[in-house]
Amino acid sequence: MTNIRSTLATVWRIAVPYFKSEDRRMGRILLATVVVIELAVVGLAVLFNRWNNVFYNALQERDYNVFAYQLGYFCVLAAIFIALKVYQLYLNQWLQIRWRRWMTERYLGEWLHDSNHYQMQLQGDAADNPDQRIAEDTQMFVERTLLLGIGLLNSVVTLASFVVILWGLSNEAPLHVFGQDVPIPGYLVWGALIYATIGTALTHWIGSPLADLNFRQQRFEADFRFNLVRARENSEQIALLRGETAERGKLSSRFGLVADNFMRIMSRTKKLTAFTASYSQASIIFPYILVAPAYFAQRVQLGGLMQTASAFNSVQDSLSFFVTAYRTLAEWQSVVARLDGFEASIRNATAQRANPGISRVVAQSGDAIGLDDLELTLPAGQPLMRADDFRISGKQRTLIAGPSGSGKSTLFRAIAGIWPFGSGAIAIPAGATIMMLPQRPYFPVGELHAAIVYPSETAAFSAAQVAEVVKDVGLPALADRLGEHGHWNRTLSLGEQQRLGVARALLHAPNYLFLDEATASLDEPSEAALYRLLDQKLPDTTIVSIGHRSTLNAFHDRDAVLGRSGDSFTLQDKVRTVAPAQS
Ligand SMILES: Nc1ncnc2c1ncn2[C@@H]1O[C@H](COP(=O)(O)OP(=O)(O)OP(=O)(O)O)[C@@H](O)[C@H]1O
Repeated sequence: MTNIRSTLATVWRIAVPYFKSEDRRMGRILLATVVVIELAVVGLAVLFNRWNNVFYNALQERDYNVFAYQLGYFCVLAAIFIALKVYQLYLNQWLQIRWRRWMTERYLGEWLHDSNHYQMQLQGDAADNPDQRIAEDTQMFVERTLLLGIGLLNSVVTLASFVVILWGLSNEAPLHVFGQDVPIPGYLVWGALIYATIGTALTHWIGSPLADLNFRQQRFEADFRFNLVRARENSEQIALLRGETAERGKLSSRFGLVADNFMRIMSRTKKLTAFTASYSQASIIFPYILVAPAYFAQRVQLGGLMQTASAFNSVQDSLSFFVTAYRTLAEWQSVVARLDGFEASIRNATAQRANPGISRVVAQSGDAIGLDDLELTLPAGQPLMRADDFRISGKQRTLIAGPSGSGKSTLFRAIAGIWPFGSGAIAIPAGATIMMLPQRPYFPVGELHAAIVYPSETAAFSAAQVAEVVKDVGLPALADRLGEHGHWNRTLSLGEQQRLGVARALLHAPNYLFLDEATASLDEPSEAALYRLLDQKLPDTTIVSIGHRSTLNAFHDRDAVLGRSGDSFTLQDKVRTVAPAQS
């Protein structure tokens, strides 16, 4: 019960914002129309039920005129019913797509707000596969919520209408046992109630593990898909390493989890279907068993019997809403749990960013980035590196070295403001622009021009400007292909990608440029040429590099090193033994 209540509270929290959003007018109109149509459908069902009485009586009495009239009447009701059903579905789908669009936009906005997406990854697997949350779960949530909500409404209204009818019919056709009338007011209603309660309780008992199994199924499916995508993205590496067998083993074992869980779902669904199918078959004859004695005792006519059976089925159907919707409910519960987890993970990431261990402050004076009493830790809290009273100033070019894993890249992440774990302060000059160039620059799939100027809009730089920097970085052949579409991370060599990374930096001309082994795939003369180019084109930019080659010394006038001290590393200046060579 608490479970159902907390699921409903979560559904409310996830669903309501749309109906208060800027699209609320249309959303509410569509929802209201769908609800009104549903009520009209129930109204029609009541008319159909009455029709049963008159129609079957006409048949029993061989009254052709009434029979013909009732056929015509049926056609009118059926035509209205068809029109209502068609528009109900159409408007329901219209509401679904508007609602889903709004939710998708909202999730995309929150997931891609600042570095939320990265923070969520750092938090662990609380929000595994956000792509599945945004693409699949929102679709399922909207669809299932409407399906179940409208279904529930139908059941409640049907129940209310038919309970009244069934109560009246109970009086017309009293319970007849062994030739005696047994005066139980509304016995047909009680019969339906007991029947449906037993059915619901048994369904819940048999089907309750399904919610959890479905939740896991979605997760295993998503993991399997994710690993397939990873294999596709790294296909070259896998081919070069002859990793196909390993990859196949890994994928097979992931699919093994999918299949094993599916077998459990199958076995549970089999039991549930055996029960629900028997239950619904039994419901067809159950009302006849209740009313037949009265019919054979001639206390009720055929029309009354047929109307009772149909009313009983309607009441029983609506009371058994839970039985028939169980599978959908179980899936819906998993979708709600996943979206809830996703929203919680976004909230955590936002809170984490709002209260980072490391404070990013505006530098009080000068144009230096300052690291004060800074300690970076790993997500689990182990100390990683320290830096205190360390300034990166002016037009200085600083080269940072240190052993692998000493926290060089993490220091860059902290300066960029995306690494929240640790303490101390990073002071950034007011209005300073910072750009990070990693070893593997990211290029969105699409036009080369757009890929180079990313994350700016294509129009921010003219084709001539882009062509010029592309030539400057030594890729004249690409300057003619700016309009070409491609998956540049896959088709260009790493060295070419690094040259384009530098081209991107030249276009954006940041105040601070951090190069994390951003030229490490190039040969030394090419690397030297790129550094000379940066010097020449970005004379006012402060450059900080991470690199291991001694030849980089020539392009930097300050050396810093992350040296081991105790259980972590400390960033310190290193005195040069050889003066920097002239570039
Ligand atoms: N998201 C993360 N979760 C847990 N540990 C992490 C995470 N990111 C980095 N680390 C750990 O932090 C340590 C420092 O990583 P970092 O990438 O900063 O090293 P680095 O000095 O740049 O190394 P290299 O010279 O090899 O590039 C490593 O031991 C790494 O495993």
